[in-house]
Amino acid sequence: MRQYLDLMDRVLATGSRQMDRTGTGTLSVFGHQMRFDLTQGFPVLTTKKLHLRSIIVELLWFLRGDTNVRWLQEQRVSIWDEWADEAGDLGPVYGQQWRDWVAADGRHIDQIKGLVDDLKSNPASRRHIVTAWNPGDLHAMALAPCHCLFQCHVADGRLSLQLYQRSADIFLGVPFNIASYALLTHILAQQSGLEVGDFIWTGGDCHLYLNHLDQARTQLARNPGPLPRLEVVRTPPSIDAYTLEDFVLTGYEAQAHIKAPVAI
Ligand SMILES: Nc1nc(=O)c2c([nH]1)NC[C@@H]1CN(c3ccc(C(=O)N[C@@H](CCC(=O)O)C(=O)O)cc3)CN21
Ligand SMILES: O=c1ccn([C@H]2C[C@H](O)[C@@H](COP(=O)(O)O)O2)c(=O)[nH]1
Repeated sequence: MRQYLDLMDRVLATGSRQMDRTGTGTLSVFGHQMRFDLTQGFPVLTTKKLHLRSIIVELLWFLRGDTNVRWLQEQRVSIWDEWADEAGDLGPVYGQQWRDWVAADGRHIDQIKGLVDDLKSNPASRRHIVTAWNPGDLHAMALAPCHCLFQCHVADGRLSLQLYQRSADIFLGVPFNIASYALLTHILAQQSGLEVGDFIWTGGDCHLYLNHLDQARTQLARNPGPLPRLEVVRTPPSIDAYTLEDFVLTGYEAQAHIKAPVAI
């Protein structure tokens, strides 16, 4: 994950000091891209132990079309708790927009099912896009989508995926986002009968919160190790049928976890 350390290094060396919505303050650069060849291993940090279970469960929660934290909490994942209301609701966030976008004419659009159908029937299409950025719904969301749009691309029997992330918390959010979309690429490829290709991460406002700078330097002083491999041990009948047990990560050897406070 040299690519990730390079991003951290770039922000520490050249980032502008900015005040932000949370009142924490950041060092920030605008515009950055990283490419991960998924045939060469699964892109999860080795310079800090990541909790892959939280990442898998969060992705399955998006795919369920769920926008309430109760199901996450039942699986002992608490990463969305700070943003939920008393009923556990987050408003029409990712799950709703991915699986049940309500169009102006009243139609309900399942973008994920549409994507899998189109990958199978028209792989060469240049329109394999899923967007969570629904301007008409932003006011009702607990947090505007950060990973707001992705596009898939098929070439030589391989599925590649590019994500546009408008706002990127490099220390806490980005490691989750990279692993999550790499996982989604594996799932989409399996459901479409394709091999995996590249995952490309494109970031807008890429920032390190000022209370993450020491943690970032600690991580930069560590040497990255070889990437683990992801095995999807079963081929579920549809994109709706995946469970936590379907994913096995082999050879994940990471250095000690580094704690950091999340900006709310
Ligand atoms: N400031 C901020 N950064 C984010 O990354 C972020 C938000 N807000 N708001 C919404 C979601 C929630 N996400 C989060 C929230 C918390 C952690 C976090 O605390 N991670 C810990 C371990 C948590 C666990 O696995 O239980 C870590 O050390 O990675 C990660 C992503 C990503 N998003
Ligand atoms: O998946 C996610 C979700 C959120 N983030 C980060 C990026 C920002 O630090 C905050 C969102 O604040 P905004 O003021 O709405 O930009 O959360 C992330 O990195 N990844």
